[in-house]
Amino acid sequence: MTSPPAIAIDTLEKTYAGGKRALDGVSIDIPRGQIFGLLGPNGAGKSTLINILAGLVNKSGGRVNIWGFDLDERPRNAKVSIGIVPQEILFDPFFTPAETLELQAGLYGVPKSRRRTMELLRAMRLEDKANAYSRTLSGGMKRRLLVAKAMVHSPPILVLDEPTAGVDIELRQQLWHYVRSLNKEGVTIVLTTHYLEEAENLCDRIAIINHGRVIANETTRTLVGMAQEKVVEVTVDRDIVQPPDASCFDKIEIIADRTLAITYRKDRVNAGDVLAALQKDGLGIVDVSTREADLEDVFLNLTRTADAHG
Ligand SMILES: Nc1ncnc2c1ncn2[C@@H]1O[C@H](COP(=O)(O)OP(=O)(O)OP(=O)(O)O)[C@@H](O)[C@H]1O
Repeated sequence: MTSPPAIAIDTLEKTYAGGKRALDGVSIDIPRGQIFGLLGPNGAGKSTLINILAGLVNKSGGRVNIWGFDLDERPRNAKVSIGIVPQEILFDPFFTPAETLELQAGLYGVPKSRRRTMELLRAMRLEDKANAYSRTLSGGMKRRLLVAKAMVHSPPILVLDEPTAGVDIELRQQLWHYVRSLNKEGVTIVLTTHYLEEAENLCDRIAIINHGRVIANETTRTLVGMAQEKVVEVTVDRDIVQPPDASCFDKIEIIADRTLAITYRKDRVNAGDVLAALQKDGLGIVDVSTREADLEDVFLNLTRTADAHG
């Protein structure tokens, strides 16, 4: 028997007071033990979804079950099963990181003997700042403290809303590393991100939300494999004035005097066909490189298609 999902979201709806329909029947099962990515353009409804999980926004319809607890029937159990790292950085500036974590543990009723303040600060490389005022921390340190704060009650699920927005590359790498290590320890991770590269790197599975609806929910590998376009860059033995034309090309661009970028659909032709077409045109081939389509191509395709269909 497969284990029940970490989070089961069933026909979730949210209409805000002003009439904005932010979620329009979202159903997603988030499997246990995975790193699950929620992607979508600005305003797609990702934060609304996360805020409902966090108990900060009331849903208008549908059901949510977190770690086996129905959000309506067992809200407290549902709440302690999840740790949320919010998008906004908000702390009381007069508390130190250690105090912040102790206070949060107190709010969750974690007994003193089971508190992990120093362990979490160490994991987030904040041990030297344990007793500094929060207001003296850098942006990156504050973000790490938010992650530690979300983990004080050792929830089985950690949700990160845009964890690396506006964060430098080094900190991004550190956060990724920590997220991966938590996941290895068995914590189910849900994250929203604008960075497709981040989702592609980290996530086992990705759901794409657009205008409050799920338009894809696949393993990352399947999703990336859905990209049918491929690009081959070819350097030829003479300057190109007029790009050659062939039925197997979707698009051809001159990107340097002697280099062409040719887009083709890998379900219809292969790189060999493309090269043969160039040679037929009398061009000698000096160098070739191909680029796999990535998640960005798929994402743009799916959101465009969904937009075109209303
Ligand atoms: N409190 C609110 N009252 C009214 N409308 C809201 C409220 N919060 C969000 N919305 C609207 O609901 C829609 C979904 O917003 P949401 O913040 O969930 O999207 P998002 O996918 O998280 O976007 P972003 O990536 O920009 O944070 C948007 O049109 C937004 O303007």
